[in-house]
Amino acid sequence: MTDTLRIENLHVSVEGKQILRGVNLEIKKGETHALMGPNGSGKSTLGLVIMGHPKYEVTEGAIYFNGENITEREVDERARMGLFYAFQRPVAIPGVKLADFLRHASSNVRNPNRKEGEELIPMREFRKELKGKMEQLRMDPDFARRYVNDGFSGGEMKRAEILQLAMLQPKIAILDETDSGLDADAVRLASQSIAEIGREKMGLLIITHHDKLLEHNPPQFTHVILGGRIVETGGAELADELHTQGYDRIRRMYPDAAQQNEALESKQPQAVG
Ligand SMILES: Nc1ncnc2c1ncn2[C@@H]1O[C@H](COP(=O)(O)OP(=O)(O)OP(=O)(O)O)[C@@H](O)[C@H]1O
Repeated sequence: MTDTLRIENLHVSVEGKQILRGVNLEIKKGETHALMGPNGSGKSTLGLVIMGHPKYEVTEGAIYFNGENITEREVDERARMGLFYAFQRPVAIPGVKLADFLRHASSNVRNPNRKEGEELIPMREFRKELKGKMEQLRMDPDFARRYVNDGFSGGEMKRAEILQLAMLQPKIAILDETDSGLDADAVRLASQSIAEIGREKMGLLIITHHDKLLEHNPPQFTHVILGGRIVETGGAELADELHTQGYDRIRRMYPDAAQQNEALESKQPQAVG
């Protein structure tokens, strides 16, 4: 079966405020989807709710992975099933080396029933694999000896995220890049690395305002979200249009959604991470 994430009529609230209003989306292995939309339209919310962030309440609709309803599943279970979410601003884990973190996470993904304290991937095997991936991504081996995201620059956080992607080989990956504050070179490098990892091996949902992130990963599908609804879906040309011309046409064509977007934005945007 082709790995498939399917989102049906998803309505989501946070702190009693409705954010998503009936999102439908299907992502299959090998497909690259771009999710674009103005500030406060619900992009990060969609990513976080797919991953199971407890703060977001699904009030209607469901999320299916390979036919199974995962709407009520815990974050950890979703990760073990092969879902991956790269945060805009990932948390630091001082004291935990990136390599150790990756060995644990990879062991859980490869053996989804693994309990804490149970056997990890053998060290030799893991080291060999890590070395290979780091060479492929032209990363300094010392990087994996640093503590996870501790004192990392924006670019280094992105590199750590890409390494996770390469090592964990998720089935569906959501990359939330919205305002990560990277310079153009770092974004281009990230784009190239994603392509090198082999995006054909996974389903990708890229949330971005940067055209550079799509440079090496042109989307087969571009979705525009406004006021918590996907109002338009097109191909790579739609992403190009939005990058060059912005959202004026979209706002004019979908005035109700535009109004809902404005109403949300005026209520102090504050996505959780
Ligand atoms: N944890 C939260 N608490 C309160 N409101 C929230 C929370 N998360 C999101 N929101 C609201 O939901 C709306 C959508 O936020 P979201 O972060 O999903 O938008 P976005 O499209 O990712 O925006 P941006 O492009 O600015 O990152 C925001 O306007 C905000 O008011």
